[in-house]
Amino acid sequence: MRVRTIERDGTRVSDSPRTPAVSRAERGCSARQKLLQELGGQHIPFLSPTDTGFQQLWESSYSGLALRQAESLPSDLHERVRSALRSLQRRGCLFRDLVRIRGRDVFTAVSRALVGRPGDTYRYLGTRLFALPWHEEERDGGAADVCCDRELSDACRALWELNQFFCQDVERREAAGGQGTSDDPPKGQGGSEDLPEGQGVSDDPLEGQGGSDDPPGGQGSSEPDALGTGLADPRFNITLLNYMDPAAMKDLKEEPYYGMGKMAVSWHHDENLVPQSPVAVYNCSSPDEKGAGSQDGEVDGACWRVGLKVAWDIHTPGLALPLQSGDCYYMRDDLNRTHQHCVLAGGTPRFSSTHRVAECSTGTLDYIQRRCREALENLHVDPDTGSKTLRSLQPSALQLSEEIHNEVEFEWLRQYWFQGRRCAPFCSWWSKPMEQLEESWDQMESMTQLALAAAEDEGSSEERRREVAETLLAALTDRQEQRQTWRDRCQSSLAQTLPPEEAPVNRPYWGEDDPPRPLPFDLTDIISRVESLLWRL
Ligand SMILES: O=C(O)CCC(=O)C(=O)O
Ligand SMILES: [Fe+2]
Repeated sequence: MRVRTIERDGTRVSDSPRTPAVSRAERGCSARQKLLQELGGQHIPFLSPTDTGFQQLWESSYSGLALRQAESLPSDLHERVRSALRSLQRRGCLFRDLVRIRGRDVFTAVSRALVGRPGDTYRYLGTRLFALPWHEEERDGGAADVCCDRELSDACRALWELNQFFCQDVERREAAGGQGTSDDPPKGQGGSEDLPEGQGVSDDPLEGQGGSDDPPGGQGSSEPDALGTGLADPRFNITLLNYMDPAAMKDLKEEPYYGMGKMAVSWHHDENLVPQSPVAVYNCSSPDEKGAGSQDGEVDGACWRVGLKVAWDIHTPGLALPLQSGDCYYMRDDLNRTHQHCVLAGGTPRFSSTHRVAECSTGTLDYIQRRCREALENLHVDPDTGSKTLRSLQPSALQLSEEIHNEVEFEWLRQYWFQGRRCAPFCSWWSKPMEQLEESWDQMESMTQLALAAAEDEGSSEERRREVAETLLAALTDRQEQRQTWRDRCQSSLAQTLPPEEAPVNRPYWGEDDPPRPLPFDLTDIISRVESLLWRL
């Protein structure tokens, strides 16, 4: 498997709707230009709650958006979540990610941490984040197998409780009404809520996630606060935390299409979610506040807002929804697919906890461990001599193990080490599994070497040698390219700006002076050997 460069929806426009509208058109780009041309440098209207028609717009064009006001969440939950966010921030658990957007490396404007079901990962903008595990069980005294200290395990547990709250809320709404479609009335949640609709132009993730996915499974109405009773199937498996202090960020981009103001997160669709699954967001702009959330936070500056627009549409007005500290909002139904959202910076530092149903079919530790076992089934190690042989030279068997080899190397090991040792100071959960994956990968290096020997074995039939060589050539070419890409990412000028603990590590890496390994790191010569073999056979 190769690294997917999924900046799907590569619909990034430019920062200013004016100039780019023309120049992009000249370059003959996509449908987006047409929209921008139509726009001709004008801003598209957008509505805020004080504008006439706001509610109608919400209901007609943004009905997948639902707001749950701070007062409708239990105040002790607010308190625990705020305290968790403060702890994670104080302990340095949030980082700006060095992501990849359209082939360019960029730091996210917000600092992030992923917390979730143990072993889950979340991939966005070419980056796989590895979850700090949330702890469902209350920690007893001196539990031994812990990966982090008490303060952090309590923090992660508070986020799990918030997650449970959201799971149950979504479940309750679904039961109450909607079958996941968007026709629920905008009411919806218990406390207070409102919803919107609107839309915008097309656009882009300048820094947000670029993919397109979908949102919520719909929910219907619901009652206010209660946590509901039924045990909700924990649909949200991860939360991506965001933090930004606007005072520390000089060059936030202006929202280009509507003139909504400075953006902390540019227009994007959330990537890599289960289709139609909901997203639930907890907004916290005053983590130091006591009591249930409220107006404060906003006194010394503008309010934080979430902006929404309809994808590929310049006729429907956009929507800007102000958020008080403690307010939550949901993106349900198809909203994430049909619309884009952005985050408009307010005047105070702000956290958000964004709960998602990540598409994890190839993104859990269990999954990749299973894949490694599958690949290694084709390796036989003589128990007496330790000598290694391949059980089968069938192209399908070789192809499988070579693919898994690439998958574990590029989707797991290099992704992990690219993020440096940044989480090591406070969480050891991934250390051992990563060592084990590296051991499996190491065995796969031997398997590739054995396959190469089979291709070059003059005692074998030409047909067999050709098949083996062809299979190898494809996998090795891919491997060589991806190693190059990762090496470049590790050496980029932005990567050099990181402190040593956070700096990308190009691992696995070995050079000529290191102890001998089955194959060299640089596969150029091996690839030439296989190519010339194919010429001859
Ligand atoms: O912070 C928010 O309200 C939303 C952030 C967001 O869109 C994201 O992290 O994908
Ligand atoms: Fe988002």
